[in-house]
Parts: sequence; structure tokens; C-alpha cells
Amino acid sequence: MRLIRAEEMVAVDQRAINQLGIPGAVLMENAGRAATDAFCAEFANCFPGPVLVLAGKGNNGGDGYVMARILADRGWRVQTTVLGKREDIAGDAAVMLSILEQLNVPIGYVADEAGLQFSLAAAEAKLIIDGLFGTGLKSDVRGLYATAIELVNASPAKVFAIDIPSGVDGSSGRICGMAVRADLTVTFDQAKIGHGSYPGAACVGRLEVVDIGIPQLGREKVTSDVRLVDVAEAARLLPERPVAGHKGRFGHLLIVAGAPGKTGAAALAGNAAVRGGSGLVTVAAPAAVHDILEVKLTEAMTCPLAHVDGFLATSAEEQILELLTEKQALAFGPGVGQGDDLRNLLTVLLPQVELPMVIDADGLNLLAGQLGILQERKGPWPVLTPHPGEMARLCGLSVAEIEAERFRVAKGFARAHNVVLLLKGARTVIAAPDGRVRINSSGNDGLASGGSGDVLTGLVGALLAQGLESFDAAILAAWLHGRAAELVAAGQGAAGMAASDLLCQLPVARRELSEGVCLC
Ligand SMILES: NC(=O)C1=CN([C@@H]2O[C@H](COP(=O)(O)OP(=O)(O)OC[C@H]3O[C@@H](n4cnc5c(N)ncnc54)[C@H](O)[C@@H]3O)[C@@H](O)[C@H]2O)[C@@H](O)CC1
Ligand SMILES: [K+]
Repeated sequence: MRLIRAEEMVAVDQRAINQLGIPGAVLMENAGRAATDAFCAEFANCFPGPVLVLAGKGNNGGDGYVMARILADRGWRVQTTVLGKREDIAGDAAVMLSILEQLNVPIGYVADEAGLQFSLAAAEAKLIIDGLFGTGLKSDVRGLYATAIELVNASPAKVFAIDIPSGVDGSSGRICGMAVRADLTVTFDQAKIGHGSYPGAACVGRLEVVDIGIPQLGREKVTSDVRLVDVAEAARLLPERPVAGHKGRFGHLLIVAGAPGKTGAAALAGNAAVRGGSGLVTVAAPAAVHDILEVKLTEAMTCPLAHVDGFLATSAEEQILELLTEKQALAFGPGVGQGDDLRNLLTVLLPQVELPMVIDADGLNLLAGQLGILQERKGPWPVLTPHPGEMARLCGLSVAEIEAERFRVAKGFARAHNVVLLLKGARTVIAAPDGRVRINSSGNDGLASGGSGDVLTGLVGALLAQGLESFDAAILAAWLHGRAAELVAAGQGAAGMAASDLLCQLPVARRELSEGVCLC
């Protein structure tokens, strides 16, 4: 599903109004009517309410007045509370408000917290319609509006958000101070980035996109290339798999991984690459832990590398370059540890590797502080797969800052450093240097456990080895990884999921895509 910026939606509305001549009030009427239909379908068992419409001073409130009017007409008990004065309401919203004023629907205006609290308590609403802010939110929410959002979230009423939960930045998913937590959000014409990207996406509840009568012509200048990846989008990325193909046809991945105490990371990445469909997999690890990996790994081959005290030595460079001569892709980082030797190894290796590659875990920590070497690379965009902690070390922001702005941070970093950036977490964000962004919609909290990142690294590497471009490999890997977690959870639950539980479900997740069936 395509996701657009709030500003793009405003421009679409403006073109429809100014160039096509569709009156704004017509769009508002259509929006309010479509939202009301969705509301009635969802909350039929709560009829006749009471329903409280909370309206801000803008057009989001205007949609709320339309809803209040139509709901009242359909027999619902509706009260409208406006956060502002009557004279603050202008334009199309004022048109809708003046129609509402002539009907038998109570309308109250509140200017302070006492009035607001009284109004909410008196409404005894079973359902609240949030018409405080839509795409016009300009800055963090404070004062009376912040109190209103707090009261809505504390109320036992079901919450319906008009366009977007108030407080969510439609262009990024940032929470602007605080945001309404909705059960159902109905948005107009097209979904916005804030509906798909965390943390805002967590406030949306179920999302419905409704038509408000804007012709295709009015939308043609939308340029964002941001999408929420669903099963259909993931399926389109599957690499070809000819039935007569042999193991050489499906790529050979080299994984450089492992150190004392971290052989599990290397083994998980190796096994994930096998389950990810790579024809051959070689795991190259410090010679000190090589024998352990020989035992842990069956299908993947292993290769010992030069080491210092068990950790990869800078002198492993030549061995790695030699190993890469017959490989299609490189995965670097799971469990390699840190230290000057390793940092030097990555520094000398990176400019020389022209193959597709993915860097994860300690590989990312080694990159921190020397991101300039990414620019020296000649091959396709490398894939970096940080979790927020690793991202913090990479870009110098705090984890909280990254989590607040997941979309913008990933997009900006990919562009600045010429990499495909896969920012892990709920709704993993995948960004390319050319501005394309994908937000993954599969997965669950079972993935929040040690080793699941190593599985993802092996999977990205396997898809690179099978010939997918960096951006596509990262998107498909995120989907399969998340879907495998859903399949595991369907059987045993998400809490207590081990990263190795994912492995056998990776081919199942892939089969779902290739056969177009849901296997749980
Ligand atoms: N023709 C159109 O443009 C259409 C717009 N529609 C609705 O209109 C909405 C956008 O309307 P608006 O552009 O009027 O914007 P909003 O209604 O989202 O909010 C604008 C109002 O909030 C105030 N405001 C912004 N940030 C604030 C903050 N942090 N604290 C306090 N006040 C703040 C502004 O000063 C303004 O009064 C959409 O989300 C949608 O619901 C729909 O009716 C469809 C047609
Ligand atoms: K809203």
C-alpha cells in the first residue's frame, strides 16, 4: 500500500479544489459521509451511543461536524464539543458547523481544562470521534489539546479517529508530544506515512482508506515512493527459482562471523542462509572457534580464518578476498566482536569488496565513527541492518530520538551514506539512497530476542546471493523473517520464541508467497 506525506495530501486537496474546481465543502461532505458509514459499520452494536465529537479549529473538526449531523440524522445520540470559540471556526468547517447549529445536536465550546473535563464527563460517551487535528498539525500538542488527548486515552470509550489520530505526524509517524490512541482510523483518499510508520502506527488501530471523490488527475503529482509492504508486495520480489536449477544457480554466500562466546550468531546466520534458499553457504570464522562451527553447522561449509586471541585478525583480509572469488555475496558481522584489529579489517576490506553485501551486528559497531569508508565502496549499495541501539552508535543520536523518528532517521541515513538501511523494530523501515522507503508489516514481539538479528542477516545474504538487488533483498528478508515469526507464534506463541525456531518456518513463509496461500 502506498503511503504519502501529509503535505502531499494537502496539495492533492488543493489541486482538486483550485484546478479541478471541486468545492472544498463537497470534499468535506464526502469525507464526513464516508467516515460516518465506516463508523456505523464498525460500531453498530453500540447504537445509539452516546457519541461525543471532539472538534479542533480546523477542517478535521469540519469533518467531525459532518459526522455529527449524519449520525444524529441516523438516530445516534450525539454531542459536539469544540476546543475553541465559535468565531475561531472558519471556511468549510464554519459552513458545516452552521448547518449543525440549526439541528437538534448539542454543541459546546470549551476554552479551559475545567470546561473540557466537565464536557467529557457530562457526555458519558460510549464512543468518541477524534476531530482535533488531521493533516494540519504543525507542532507538538500542548495545553488544552494535550489535556483533551489525555482524557480521550483515559476514557473507556471506543475511539474513532478522523483522518489520523490527533497528535500523530502524518508525514513521519512521529508522536507530537502525545497522540490519541484510536480503535479505528478512517483516512481520506490515500494512506499517509504516519499510518504505517511507528510509533504513530501504534495509535491507528484498524485503518480504512475511503474515497472522497478526488479524481486520479488530481493525484498525479504525488512523488513519494513509500510503501507499506504486505503479502502481495513481498511476493513480487521473490527471486526466480527454475525447477531444473542446481545449487550453483542459487548463489554461494560467504558469511564472516563468530568469535569466542558468539559461535551461535555465526551458526544462526549460516543456517538462516541455507533456509533462505542460498545454493551454497560458507561460514568463515576465526580458526579458534572453527571446530565448534564444524559441529554446529551441517549444510553450511566452514572455513578457518586468521585470528588474534580468538577474534579475527586484520591479516584475515587476504583469506576473505580469496574466499570471495567464487561467491555471489558477503554477510559480515554476526558475533565477530570488536577491537582495533577487527576495525582495521573492515576498513581495508570494505573498499575492495564489490559484491553485494550485508553488514550487521558487530560489523555495524566497527563501522561507527568511520562511515566515510562506505563512500569508497564500488559495488552495489551495501545493506546495513541495525537495531535502534546499533543505529544510535552509527549516527550519534539517542535510541529515544531514533525511535521517535524511525522513518526520517532511516531515510536520511540511507541517503547520506549511500546504503540500504534496514532499521529493525516494530514495523522495520527499509530505506534506499534514492529516497524509496518500505515499511514492513509482518512480525511480532517474538523477534525481540537474541539471535533473531543473525537470522535476518543470513537471510538478507542468501537473497543477495540469489541475485536480488540490495533494496529488494532487504525488503523480502524483513517480510519473510517477520512472517516466520508469525508462523512460529501461531503454533507456540510469541513469548519464549527462540531465534532458531524461525529457521524451519522461513521456507514455509516463502512458500506462502510463491503459492499465494496462507499456511496458518
Ligand atoms: N479540502 C480539504 O483540504 C479537505 C480536508 N479534510 C480534512 O481537513 C483536515 C486538514 O484540515 P486543516 O488543514 O484545517 O488542519 P487540521 O484540522 O488538522 O488542524 C488545523 C488547526 O489546528 C491548529 N493547529 C495546528 N497545530 C497545532 C498545535 N500543535 N496545537 C494547537 N493547534 C494547532 C491550526 O492552527 C488550525 O487551527 C484533514 O486532516 C481532513 O480531516 C477533509 O475534509 C477532506 C477535504
Ligand atoms: K483526528
